[in-house]
Amino acid sequence: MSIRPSVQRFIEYLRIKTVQPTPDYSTCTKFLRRQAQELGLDFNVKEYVAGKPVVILSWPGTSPSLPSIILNSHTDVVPVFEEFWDYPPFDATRVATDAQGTDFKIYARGSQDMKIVGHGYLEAIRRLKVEEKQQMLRTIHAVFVPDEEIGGHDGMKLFVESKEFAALNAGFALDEGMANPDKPLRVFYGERAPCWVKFIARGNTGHGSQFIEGTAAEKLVPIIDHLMQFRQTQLQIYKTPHDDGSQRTLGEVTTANLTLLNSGVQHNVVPENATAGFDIRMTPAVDYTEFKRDLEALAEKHGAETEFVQFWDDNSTTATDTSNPFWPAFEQAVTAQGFDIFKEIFPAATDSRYLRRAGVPALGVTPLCQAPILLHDHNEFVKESEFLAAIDFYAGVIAAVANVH
Ligand SMILES: CSCC[C@H](NC(C)=O)C(=O)O
Ligand SMILES: [Zn+2]
Ligand SMILES: [Zn+2]
Repeated sequence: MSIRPSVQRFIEYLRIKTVQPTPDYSTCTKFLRRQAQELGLDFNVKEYVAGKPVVILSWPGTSPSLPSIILNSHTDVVPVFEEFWDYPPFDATRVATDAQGTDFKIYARGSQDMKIVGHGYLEAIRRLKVEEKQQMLRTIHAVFVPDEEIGGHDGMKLFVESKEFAALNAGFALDEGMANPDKPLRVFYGERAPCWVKFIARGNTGHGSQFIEGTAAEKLVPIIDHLMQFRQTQLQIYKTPHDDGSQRTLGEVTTANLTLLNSGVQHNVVPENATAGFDIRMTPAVDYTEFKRDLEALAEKHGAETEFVQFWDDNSTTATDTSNPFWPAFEQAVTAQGFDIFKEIFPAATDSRYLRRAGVPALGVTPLCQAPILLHDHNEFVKESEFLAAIDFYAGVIAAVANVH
């Protein structure tokens, strides 16, 4: 059987090697330009950092003065360990799931994270605009940003700060979420804030056979110990079910992991310095300013210094009740398609944080239910049926939120 044109286009998008650290953004922009031409969308490209394009495909609404809808996706994907893949990660190989070819798995880096979302938006617009000739009340901007996978500093961050972004008059945004091995659709209304902190200790040196006092390592150990104990208390909270018996999610607690340790030159030389780096993710209920002050005080107490490599200090979340006029429309469209919603705080960081900090309500959704979580993993794939269902999903959701009065 021949491949549907929508799947063919998705495969073409998946084959573009927008892989970090040297993403082919130029081929990607050309692909998106062609999509815009086919769909009759306005097309704009802006590079806030040379070679890192923010691409915007716009569909004007009938009431263009109303705040617009942003359909956000990042175009870059994370690197691969190709030797662990069953199929080349940028071939988008289509493999039948049974002898009859009832369904197919499409293997590609970025299939889940997040090209199914970005391309799902485009196919949904194609259906609504080109095939069904519908008109939306609000203007829709499908925004394709670079570099999310390395923090979005040269992409979404600069875009949100730009005059072009202000001109979009954004009222509501959709962005990425995560697959769910269980049935409900995970809807992320906030995310944990990254705190990447280094503790740097300096001390006395000397021969490794002596009792040297005030060493760098001695200063670092109680700091590590303190954070390990903190980690343990958070783990206990995480393991304790809610009163109604439901499990807690990672987004509800703060995690702390010792991810970097550096010190030493030779076995018999007491090192002059030692560094411990932690990846801490703060749940929005935490007072971030106080948390940072506590880390600084901890370092000072033990004679060390801190360096914050990343520190996100905004804990805005998106309202998921009637105070957010887009929520009931979103909820209704999603439940009409048979999904149960599971509201969550995203455990890691996405570009939605820049939108929420700028005051734009954003929901993170990847419409993959009863599907394995494969983002950043070997053999990342989506099923063809999941991609086709994603088009239905976005057609319903886009029409609902873009027609909110
Ligand atoms: C602080 S920028 C890092 C961004 C990255 N995002 C994801 C989704 O893995 C993370 O949370 O580690
Ligand atoms: Zn992603
Ligand atoms: Zn990712």
